[in-house]
Amino acid sequence: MGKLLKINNVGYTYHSLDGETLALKDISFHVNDGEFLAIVGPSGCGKSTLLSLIAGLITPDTGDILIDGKDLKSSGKNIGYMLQKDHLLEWRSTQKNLTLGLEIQNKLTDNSYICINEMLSTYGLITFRDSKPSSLSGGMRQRAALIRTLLLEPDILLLDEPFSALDYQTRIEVSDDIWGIIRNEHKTAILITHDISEAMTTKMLQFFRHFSPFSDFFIY
Ligand SMILES: Nc1ncnc2c1ncn2[C@@H]1O[C@H](COP(=O)(O)OP(=O)(O)OP(=O)(O)O)[C@@H](O)[C@H]1O
Repeated sequence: MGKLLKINNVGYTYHSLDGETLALKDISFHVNDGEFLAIVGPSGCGKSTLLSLIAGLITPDTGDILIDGKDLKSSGKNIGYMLQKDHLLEWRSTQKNLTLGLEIQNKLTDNSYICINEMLSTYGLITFRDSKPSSLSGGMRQRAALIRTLLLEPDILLLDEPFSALDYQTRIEVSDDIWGIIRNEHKTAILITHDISEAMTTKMLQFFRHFSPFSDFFIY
């Protein structure tokens, strides 16, 4: 497994009218191709900031982020971002929610529909293809949101506490599902959570990586 993502001595500070907030300082780690990394830390330790940096939504003040040895923007790699809320649109069917990202990127083709139908079948949503999101269970909604993200063929998948809105029992079931889907689709993924049990129940922990000297978060 090669090193797909390298974070080298990254730091980031927010500037606002109230002053400066140091969110990340001197963070370094790497993620291998096909690896699943879980980052666990308390609220406010900088997890979301880290994902925003990897997604290219903000740029680091110090250090650099390399994908396949290249700068994030010139790497040509796709980053998928799955947020805490599924953000499924109630006025669109499940299928039409899945096509949304492709539509926005002008990539929706006849082939996309074949692919969508296959994924809906594989992941137990085919009978809900024309249903509105409100008729899906919490777990189904998360699966639909993940499929929507995967259809954009991300090279790296970022998951921001994807199970936090679910009750404990559903979370265990859904995390197993999501883990299965990511493995099945051979994705490299980074999950952030404040809840170590979320990382543990997903069975996503492959091995302990290191404790960040910066502050509060553990990287597994
Ligand atoms: N837009 C912003 N402007 C100013 N400070 C911010 C901004 N966003 C985050 N921060 C601060 O940066 C620090 C890191 O925040 P961040 O959201 O990355 O942490 P987090 O670990 O993801 O927390 P949570 O789990 O609560 O989302 C916190 O002190 C937070 O208050």
